[in-house]
Amino acid sequence: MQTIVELKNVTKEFQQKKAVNDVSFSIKQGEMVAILGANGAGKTTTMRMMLGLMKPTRGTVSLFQKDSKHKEVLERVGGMLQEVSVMDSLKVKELIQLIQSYYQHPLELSSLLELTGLHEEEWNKRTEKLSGGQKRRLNFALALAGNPDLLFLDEPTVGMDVTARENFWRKIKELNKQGKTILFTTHYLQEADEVAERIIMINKGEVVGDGTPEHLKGKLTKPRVRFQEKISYPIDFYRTLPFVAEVQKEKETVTLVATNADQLLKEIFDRQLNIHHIEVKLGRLEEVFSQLMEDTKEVDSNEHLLDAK
Ligand SMILES: Nc1ncnc2c1ncn2[C@@H]1O[C@H](COP(=O)(O)OP(=O)(O)OP(=O)(O)O)[C@@H](O)[C@H]1O
Repeated sequence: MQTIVELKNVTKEFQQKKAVNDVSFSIKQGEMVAILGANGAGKTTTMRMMLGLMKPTRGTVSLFQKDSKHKEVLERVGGMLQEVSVMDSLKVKELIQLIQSYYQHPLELSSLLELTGLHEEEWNKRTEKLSGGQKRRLNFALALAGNPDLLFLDEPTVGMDVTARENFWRKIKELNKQGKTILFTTHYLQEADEVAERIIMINKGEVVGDGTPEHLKGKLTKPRVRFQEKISYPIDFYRTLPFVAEVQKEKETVTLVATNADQLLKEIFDRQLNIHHIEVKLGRLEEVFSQLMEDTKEVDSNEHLLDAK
């Protein structure tokens, strides 16, 4: 598959502050990628640079092997940013038609209605009269108006209720299935885990993890072996088993946090423990995230030590 987004050693400095620090990654056509990070991690700045709205201090960004502002690129890209600002004094329909007119192959109005959940009665409203939620839907419609191949969404579900969020992701997944490449920022771990096929984790302007949710969990967390006891064994017995890092026991359900799940299972079978319903699970994404944040904190404090000398 073709690489359509490429960042090479991108840094953005604001006065003394490095908002983005030497970030490199590439994204292939058809990928669904989450950029995950806490508040202030540098997600929006990275996205604005990708969209050509901000110039990197150093490094390069290319979309479809060209500059983000190239006419052919603009035809193929749609963006929905965090701040909801739409042109006043126009009706919703007029504004959408205006944006559609900039593109050679715009998406039909009926498809836009369907995809964004904008209701027909909202078409004739003036944009300044829309509610926050309606403005967001309009912004989504504007991002899709040109029928883009590549869609950037900056924290798209902030402020949405559970149902709106589910509907939104259902539509985005549909678009992704059609072959569109989707890149979104979020600070919701669960959202990244459930929706994205790949997660790029950012902390303090740096990429600290990149891979599928399973890969990140598999590489950076300890697996859990869970089972039901047929007869009760003391908790200390489990603690003495090799490859066990931690034991949790609640009634007959036992969870062993393993340093090596395969070896631990072998051990359990060799000893013929009287248990059933054995499951092996990966650790949780929260663990990966906090571990990666901890790692970066350590680097930080070392830097402070160096500074103090
Ligand atoms: N125009 C600017 N001038 C100065 N500092 C800025 C500017 N834009 C962003 N920053 C700083 O750069 C850092 C990264 O900001 P950015 O908005 O990219 O983070 P974010 O991960 O998108 O956060 P959030 O989830 O809160 O939107 C922050 O410390 C922010 O204060």
